[in-house]
Amino acid sequence: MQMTDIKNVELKSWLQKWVDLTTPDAVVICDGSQKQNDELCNQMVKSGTFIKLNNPPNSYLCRSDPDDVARVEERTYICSEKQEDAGPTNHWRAPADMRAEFDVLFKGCMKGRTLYVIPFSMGPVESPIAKFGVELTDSAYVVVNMSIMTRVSDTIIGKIDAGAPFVKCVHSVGMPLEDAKADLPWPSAPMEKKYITHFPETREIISFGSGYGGNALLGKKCFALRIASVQAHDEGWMAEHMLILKLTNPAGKVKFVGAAFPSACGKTNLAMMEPTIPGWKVETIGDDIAWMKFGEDGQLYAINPEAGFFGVAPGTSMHSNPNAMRTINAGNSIFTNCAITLDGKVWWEDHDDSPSELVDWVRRPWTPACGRKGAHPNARFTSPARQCPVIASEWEDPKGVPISAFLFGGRRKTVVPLVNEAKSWEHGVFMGATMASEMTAAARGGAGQLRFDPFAMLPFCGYHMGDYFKHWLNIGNKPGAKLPKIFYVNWFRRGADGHFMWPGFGDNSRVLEWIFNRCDNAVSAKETAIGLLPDPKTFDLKGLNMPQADIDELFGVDVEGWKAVLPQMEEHFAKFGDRLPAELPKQLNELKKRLG
Ligand SMILES: Nc1nc2c(ncn2[C@@H]2O[C@H](COP(=O)(O)OP(=O)(O)OP(=O)(O)O)[C@@H](O)[C@H]2O)c(=O)[nH]1
Ligand SMILES: O=C([O-])CC(=O)C(=O)O
Ligand SMILES: [Mn+2]
Repeated sequence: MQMTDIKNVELKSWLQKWVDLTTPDAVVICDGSQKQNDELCNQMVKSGTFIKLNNPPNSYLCRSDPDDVARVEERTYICSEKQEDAGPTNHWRAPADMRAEFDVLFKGCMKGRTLYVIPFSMGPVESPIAKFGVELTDSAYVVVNMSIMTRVSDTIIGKIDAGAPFVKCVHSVGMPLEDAKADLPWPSAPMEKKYITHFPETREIISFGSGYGGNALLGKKCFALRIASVQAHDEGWMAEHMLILKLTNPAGKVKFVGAAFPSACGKTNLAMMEPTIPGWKVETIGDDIAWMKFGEDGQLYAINPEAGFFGVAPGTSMHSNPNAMRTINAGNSIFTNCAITLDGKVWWEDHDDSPSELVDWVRRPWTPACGRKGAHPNARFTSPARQCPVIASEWEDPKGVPISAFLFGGRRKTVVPLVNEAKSWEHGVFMGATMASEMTAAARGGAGQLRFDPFAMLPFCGYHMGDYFKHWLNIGNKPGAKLPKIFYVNWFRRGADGHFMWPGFGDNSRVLEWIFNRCDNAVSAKETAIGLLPDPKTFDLKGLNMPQADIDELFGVDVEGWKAVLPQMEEHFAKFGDRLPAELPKQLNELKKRLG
């Protein structure tokens, strides 16, 4: 397909405008074919961007610039017309100013490069919940990753020609290739020129200077969360940073669960886990993002808008996440910022293999004794979801799957118990709005610090977070709604000596069992000041041999600990000013009273 084959006037003129500004040497329309992808991979092997691996098959390693390894929240902007619509949790730039700056930054920025046009669908193309986008990029790395993460096809252009709306996404690595100058393996722009910007009113994304994951694969965080959260608010549905899993009990009864945990807090692991308790089965619908709409029966139906996994590599092993390893090992994967063994296999911390020598992610020789990490802590694998051995048969069902429970969670060393059921939808929204987590390597800076991350959406909500809380409350007020039950979980509680109190991973199935049974009112819960907690006597701890002191902490209410966070919650709420829905301070007051 050629530019001249595009009929839709809006698409055509938008594309022409960016071609004129960025002056690429060539324009290529991506068709999503294996042939085109293989050609791009071969080209990147030749240019030194990719290394073809010996194993897994048809897979590549890419090492980024050491300064371009994660999302950059401090360079991420919501460019709404009014600053107050971006809210206190987003960086804001006036759209006209931002566009004027882009006119300068993008001028000639694709010189010497190819502009790829990527037509893609978020969600199964025929799903009423799916949406289309077109990403323009000068990065072949972005093209091949988008081809795994989304459904890329030139047939989408036909649908846009026929009138389907689309989100406009523009990306450049921000480094023109001057005549005769050799390209870098990972071109990118310096930090002060990187911009990841969203124009909610016009449903546009413009990203400059970074090639990494959530900064550059614009279908993911930028579209499927920041822009989609605005669309969802306006249209009465939900776009959430949630995995979706299918849970089957030993009697063969099925429930679907959505779970929101911040980046690098266990979504991929939970979505693919192998239960340690007999007879239970977990299958995957999605591992990062859920789009949900009410069905006629009043239930929320969820689709996974993505088609692949962009998973955290370090920590992934046959022990922790065997199904992720099997997905990867089936091949057709791209690895970013992992180490490579001398015989051409990828490696990262806690990998099943223990090589005595390798080349680390910054291309230096590495040995286990050298004291450095072999892979970057935010090293990632990109793999097709269809290769996951536990992908659920419903994962591409256009109507989505009905959700019975929402889980919220994060990394909390102290205070927060293993699982806590909300007393009501409103209490559950309060739990989501006061979620906090210790920061990870998935975003630059601040790792380990505790921060409030409401609904795991702090970096991803495309509008005023106070209005987003209201949207959650409104969902609960929809007439005839059959709402999911809400639970707050914490796999990361630690003892004084730093050990994890809860074994986690496959043993999280024990928590899923309790949740499943709570949805059916088949097990009781203790009413406490903070919510409904399991009784460790009726909770399945068989075979764990946990110290009683850990059980007491995981299943108890740390009254003093909770009291100590109340002022922080108050301060957190104060940020939202008059856009904070009254239900939330009311819930906080009730919690305060119950704690005494
Ligand atoms: N202790 C403990 N660690 C866990 C558990 N589940 C996941 N982790 C670790 O948490 C890290 C991130 O897990 P992921 O499942 O990749 O996180 P994610 O939420 O999918 O991350 P994003 O892709 O950034 O959104 C890995 O190092 C895991 O080993 C658990 O139950 N217990
Ligand atoms: O967006 C990314 O780069 C990776 C990711 O899933 C997250 O950080 O939540
Ligand atoms: Mn994520």
